[in-house]
Amino acid sequence: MQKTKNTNEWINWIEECVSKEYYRLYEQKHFSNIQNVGTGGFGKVYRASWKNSQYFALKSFFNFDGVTAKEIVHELKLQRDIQFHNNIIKFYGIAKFDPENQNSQSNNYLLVMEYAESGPLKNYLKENFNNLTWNDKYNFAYQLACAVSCLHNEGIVHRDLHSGNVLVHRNIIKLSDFGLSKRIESSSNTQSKLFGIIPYVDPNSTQIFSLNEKSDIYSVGVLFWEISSGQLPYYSKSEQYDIDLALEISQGLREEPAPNTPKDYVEIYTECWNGEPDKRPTINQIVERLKTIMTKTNISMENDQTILSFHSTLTEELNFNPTNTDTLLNVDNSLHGEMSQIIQNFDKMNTREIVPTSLTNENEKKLNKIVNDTVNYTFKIINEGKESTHIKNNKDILDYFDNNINSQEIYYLLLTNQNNLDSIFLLGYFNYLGIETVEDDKKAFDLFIDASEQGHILAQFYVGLCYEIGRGTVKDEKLAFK
Ligand SMILES: Nc1ncnc2c1ncn2[C@@H]1O[C@H](COP(=O)(O)OP(=O)(O)OP(=O)(O)O)[C@@H](O)[C@H]1O
Repeated sequence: MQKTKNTNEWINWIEECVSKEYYRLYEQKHFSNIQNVGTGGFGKVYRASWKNSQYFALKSFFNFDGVTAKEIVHELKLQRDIQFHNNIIKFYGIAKFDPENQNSQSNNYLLVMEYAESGPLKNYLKENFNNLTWNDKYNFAYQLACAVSCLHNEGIVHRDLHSGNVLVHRNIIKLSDFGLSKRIESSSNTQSKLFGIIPYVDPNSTQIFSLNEKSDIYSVGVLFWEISSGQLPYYSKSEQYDIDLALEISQGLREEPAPNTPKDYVEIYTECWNGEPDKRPTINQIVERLKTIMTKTNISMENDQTILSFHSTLTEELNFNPTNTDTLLNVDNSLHGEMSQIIQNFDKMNTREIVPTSLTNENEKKLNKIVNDTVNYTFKIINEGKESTHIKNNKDILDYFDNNINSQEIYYLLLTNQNNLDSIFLLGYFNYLGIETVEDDKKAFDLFIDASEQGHILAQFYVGLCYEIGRGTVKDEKLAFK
């Protein structure tokens, strides 16, 4: 009786979210070519073509009882908070059908998510390791660290980090599966029901039955080793992972560095899997250390190209002219074609129905340039003091768009292409000022935090501003000037 009541409660929650358009309900009729690509603890995952244009991942659940419904709600809530990170699988909405029996009426919910076409990291490494350079390996490690940093900064512990949950899409890391994730405060000192995969589980936590941020760091260390070696940890063809292995790990067993691994990199993962959790670095320290190594060795950061160009603009004081129409003129018809199609589609859609748009590589570069120029312009007007720290209106930025590119176009492109720090910042800025959308301080603050944690200077300025005036977050003078 109680069980049914709980199930209904969760279902009502989901239904209400859909009816209020917090989550989009995807219609079954637009899905085709559905194929099972994996099975997890709670259900199966399918790849499905949507409107014959792109693939989505559909996550199903074995039994739709109270536990599963709670699991879905839990995952939806977590996904809601971490929507905008490029290294985290995006959640798009919900569908309601049975992928294995499409003619039957089904009350089962499916989660509609971003599809990672290269699948789990462990498969990717198996197939591609020999072609990877240290540049690629560093980038994978860096992107993974950025994803975990996004979670930890949101107060979320993943608790199940292993190379089956870390996915790869077009050489970009996409962290998935928050089934086990918990808010930091609610997970500390609570007993974990699942140990996960032995080599990745913090040996300390298996002793005290708790998994916390430091346990994630332990798993990150093992994953870094895996990225550097291309091997599964403690892998032996003839043996399966067992409790003896867990015991040996808890007594100090660790993998040997793979040949030719840079010393700095070995140091990072060795610290991560230190038996004493307090001696492990935080995820933000790891991000910083990787960034330093990558900058020193001239490795370009896939996530971070905007920071470099942003710095160069500042230091060289480029003659950036806001009324210069170069940016727009350089955007050839193909991008305009894609844009106008997107806009047409948007006109028919509610913004909740937005789906990611795959721009061609070249057009993605052009979009990045527009976004980058816009951010530089914003920086410039702030530097000139045109915009007071307590911004009241968005006239300057709108003037800029009028001369260059329609703000509606850029807003829609931003929504669907959150692929670099400037895009994340700018989407935050649109939400902050209410350009092409209603003012949403919380969303703006979250986006600023996201970009600022990854080193975006202007985002850091706005995070400080939000703390100073208490927009999208609680007022905090200390954090404002940090
Ligand atoms: N978004 C996705 N894109 C592509 N493949 C995916 C995606 N999500 C999951 N998969 C595939 O489906 C498999 C099962 O995923 P799922 O998240 O259900 O479970 P799991 O993480 O393997 O296990 P558990 O839920 O028990 O931790 C993954 O190992 C992966 O191969």
